[in-house]
Amino acid sequence: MATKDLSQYDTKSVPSAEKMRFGIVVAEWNLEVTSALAEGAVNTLKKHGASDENIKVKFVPGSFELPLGAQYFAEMDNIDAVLLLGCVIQGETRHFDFICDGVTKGTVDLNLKFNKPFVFGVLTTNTQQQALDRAGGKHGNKGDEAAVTAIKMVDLKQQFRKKAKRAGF
Ligand SMILES: Nc1c(NC[C@H](O)[C@H](O)[C@H](O)CO)[nH]c(=O)[nH]c1=O
Ligand SMILES: CC(=O)[C@@H](O)COP(=O)(O)O
Repeated sequence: MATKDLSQYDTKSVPSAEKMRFGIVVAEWNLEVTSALAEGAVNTLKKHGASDENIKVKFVPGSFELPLGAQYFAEMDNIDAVLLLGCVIQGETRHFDFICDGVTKGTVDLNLKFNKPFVFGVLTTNTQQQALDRAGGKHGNKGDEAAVTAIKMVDLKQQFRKKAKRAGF
């Protein structure tokens, strides 16, 4: 099955991020990969109108800590969405499975707990090359995808809020 190019999208379908405020939590594990994800995410957010002062980046030790780092953003900052960026690469043991499971479930829980977008920008690969291919390589940059997702979900929430206000809720 052909792998989707993570950086290919219809730019016209992406709303303006001008007034949106983003937190980005980045795992330090596999930093060559995760820093490339963060660069792609920041560049894409700015490409669609987000300002430097509305994009805050923080680092955590590993992907397992991404949900807690994201929760700190949600609880201590006036943020519209949080991007969780990490790279988990299969090693010799089942540790990979538990990290991926933990960050995935933690991210889902945050979306529902805070009723705002927490975007899963975590690469879960068999090899480092697969990760590099998805962090600005031949398959694009998952950071770009995470940024577009965050913008669209913030806009969707704003649409529902406007509709509810018009209806008097
Ligand atoms: N092996 C990888 C890790 N491992 C570290 C965990 O994420 C966590 O920091 C540790 O278990 C302490 O709680 N993290 C990654 O992001 N990527 C890996 O490939
Ligand atoms: C995903 C991991 O934790 C992994 O990189 C650690 O490697 P190993 O499973 O060989 O201990």
